[in-house]
Amino acid sequence: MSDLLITHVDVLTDEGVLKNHAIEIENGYITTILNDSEAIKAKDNAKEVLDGKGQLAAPGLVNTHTHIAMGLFRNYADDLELMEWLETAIWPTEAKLNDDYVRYGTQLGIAEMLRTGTTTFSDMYFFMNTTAEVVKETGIRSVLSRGLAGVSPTADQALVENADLFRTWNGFDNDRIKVLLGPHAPYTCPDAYMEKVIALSHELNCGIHMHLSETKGEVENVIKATGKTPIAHMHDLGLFWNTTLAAHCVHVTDEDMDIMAKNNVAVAHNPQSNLKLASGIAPVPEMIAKGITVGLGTDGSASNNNADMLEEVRLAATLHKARLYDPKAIPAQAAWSMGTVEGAKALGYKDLGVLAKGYRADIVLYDVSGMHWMPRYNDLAALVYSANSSDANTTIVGGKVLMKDKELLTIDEEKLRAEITKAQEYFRN
Ligand SMILES: CSC[C@H]1O[C@@H](n2cnc3c(O)ncnc32)[C@H](O)[C@@H]1O
Ligand SMILES: [Zn+2]
Repeated sequence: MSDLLITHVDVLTDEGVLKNHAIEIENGYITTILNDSEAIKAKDNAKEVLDGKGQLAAPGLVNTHTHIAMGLFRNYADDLELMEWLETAIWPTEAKLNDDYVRYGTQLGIAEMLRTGTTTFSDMYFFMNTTAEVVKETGIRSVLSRGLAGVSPTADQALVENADLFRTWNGFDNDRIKVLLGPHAPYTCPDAYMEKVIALSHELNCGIHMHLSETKGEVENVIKATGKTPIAHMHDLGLFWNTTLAAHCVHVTDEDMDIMAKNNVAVAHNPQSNLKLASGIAPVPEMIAKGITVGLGTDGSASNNNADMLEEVRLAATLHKARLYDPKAIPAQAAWSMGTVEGAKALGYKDLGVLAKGYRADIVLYDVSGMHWMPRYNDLAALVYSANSSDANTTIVGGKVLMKDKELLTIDEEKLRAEITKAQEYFRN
């Protein structure tokens, strides 16, 4: 008996689009992709049938780097470069956060992601046990890290909290939740603190999620202090012994990229945030040519200013073309893969991000009835270059339907609106 059968749907696979097919799902995985006549028989064997007529099934998008509760600070402080933005606006305001605000900020971000086709996110923030509870309740998939800053008065307590988060949540619900350690960045994590983080990663056998080489200033300061780039310095400290997810990597050298390729350091490329904070453009085609796994991220909605991954896919496909004067720098397929299967790999999922037998059933059904979907020469190009993220109509994670016909089934949006309005008053003052 299958748990769910999606019928009469066009299915985006690695081999092209299968028109009018069905997807059979059992225990959270895709078991078969069937043609229409096979699907008629499979219907009798399904606990639930979802009619996908007029829709395109595609893998859910994977947001490899965000601070999801920062949706609370959307349009709060704009048009500043990173350090001024953090020091004058964001950090003083984050000092007023508590569990409740992180709960509502996280719900807000998850609602936005499910509505725009994202089914997995990788988060680094505070009050992460609350984030984990919201992830559990809402049904989305996530990789969580407690942000760690060695310069903070609660630096050691934060390490304890990250370890507790790992012990409590890592592996939850067949890896619907995974946990990493989250040292924030070289400028907030002095060497002595990084040594504690690395020791903890060995003790727990846990991977790392860290901002690295985001701005020119960061790189210059690390070179001034150590004689090495942030990547070379972290490598020499021993950070890259396990899996590492490095956010940004805008200012990396050829030698840095060799270190990253050799040591399995995956990159979360955040084009929108890098543009808005005037950080620069990461050399993504060069990284891919070196064999580095590159996924995409939105970063927080205070620097983006949304959590819409389809925008990142489109930017990844277009930005590097212009930078290199090369229309093939990142072709549509490569941008889509970065937003899905490559992002999944960066987060350690080997069976996520493709619609095929044996893969996790994280699926988005896009309504293709809009005029901007016509004509239909190439559905992959349509997703990358012309779709609206609001075309996402139904969102499924691990075989569970979390949004059906644009209605979120696990989030009370009316209550959430009221809570976010209250939060706005609180943070404004
Ligand atoms: C310690 S939890 C995460 C920490 O990161 C801050 N943050 C948000 N966006 C960025 C970015 O682009 N670079 C560096 N740090 C960032 C966030 O406000 C939290 O304080
Ligand atoms: Zn970030």
